[in-house]
Amino acid sequence: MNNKQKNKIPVTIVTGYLGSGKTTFMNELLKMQSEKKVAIVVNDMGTINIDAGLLQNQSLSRYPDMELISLENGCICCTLREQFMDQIVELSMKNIDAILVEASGISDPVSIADAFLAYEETSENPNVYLDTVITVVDADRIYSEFLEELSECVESETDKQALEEEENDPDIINLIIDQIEFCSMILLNKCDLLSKEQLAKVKEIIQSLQPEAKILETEYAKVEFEEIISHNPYDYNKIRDSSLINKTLFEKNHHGLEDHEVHEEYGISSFVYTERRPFVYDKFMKLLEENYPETLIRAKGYIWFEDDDIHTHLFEQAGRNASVTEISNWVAALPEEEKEEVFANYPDVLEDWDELYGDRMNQIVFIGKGYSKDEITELVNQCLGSFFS
Ligand SMILES: Nc1nc2c(ncn2[C@@H]2O[C@H](COP(=O)(O)OP(=O)(O)OP(=O)(O)O)[C@@H](O)[C@H]2O)c(=O)[nH]1
Repeated sequence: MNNKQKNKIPVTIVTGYLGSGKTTFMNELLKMQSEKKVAIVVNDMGTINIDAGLLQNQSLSRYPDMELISLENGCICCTLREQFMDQIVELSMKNIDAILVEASGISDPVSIADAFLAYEETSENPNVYLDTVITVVDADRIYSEFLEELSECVESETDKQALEEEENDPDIINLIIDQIEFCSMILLNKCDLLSKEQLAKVKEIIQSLQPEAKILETEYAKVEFEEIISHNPYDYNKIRDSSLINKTLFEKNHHGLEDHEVHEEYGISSFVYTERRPFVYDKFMKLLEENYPETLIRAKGYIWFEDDDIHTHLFEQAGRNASVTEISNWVAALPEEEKEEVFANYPDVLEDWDELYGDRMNQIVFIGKGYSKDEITELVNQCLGSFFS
């Protein structure tokens, strides 16, 4: 244990998409209440997560002294951020062994960790520290989203219904992946639904997305208390830099635009596609809808469309879902004065600056298994506008 952490209360943040087993996990943790004094903070989105109430009823009837705080009608990663930190500070004054925070299923773990680390930095002598960010992952879902043989998976009727309702929402899979990319521990739950071989494939995918995360395989989220407390502070920079997406982008930035090396880990490889010429919107959407290679697990990047010189678009794909969203303006499209301001504040922008196009370019990280980089590049090149080719 780091000396600075000695005698401080570890805080564990539990994330995981709806239905992954977070409530089951929290109930498991409640059973440990007799050995350890654990305070629990539950973020209830109101209409989305009704389990907080259930947890409260069960816990208070069994452990009347337990600290259980419910933060409702908002998300602790944004609207309830301040209240959340106030609660943590209040709990840190009490005689407890650990604080566990169940984030809502749609929380962004990075923002929660941000809030926490900002508090640690600005407080003189905080009595708490962020120990672990745990993501509860539905192993069965990862298998069916990213690997074939879907029919062999056993799903409960509730899960099936939830999956059908969500099928058209690409943001969900992106969120699941984000939650994996930024956590320090994975509770790989619902292992009972997969065979050993299927489980090994799921682990490969998770390890390649975030190699630093410790993976605990569970059925009905059964774990020992000591397993989930690392007694070391969550290392934000290490976790961020070790995610495959960031590692690949970092290497590209490090070696310049011309470097298109394939980065390989656990049989899963990634590369950065970089192209100065813009895409034709319809051609790119057609590729996503009709011709997207199944060998690609994940992609993320910035897109320039031929008929829009103003806006940067974010392209994200995870499993069978893909989305293209307008996110900001190209710096090159800003009025001269604002442009100068950006250059002064972010000189890095100038490193890849092109005389003709400025910062406009297509830059996508592709992650997959068993694909051919040349074929993917060729496929994506077909979306380029003919005017420029
Ligand atoms: N087969 C199987 N089912 C599980 C396991 N863990 C949880 N479940 C079931 O999965 C469903 C969802 O579990 P929850 O614990 O409610 O999931 P959650 O993440 O809290 O879901 P939300 O409350 O919607 O956020 C329930 O029907 C659980 O009984 C597991 O390891 N194996």
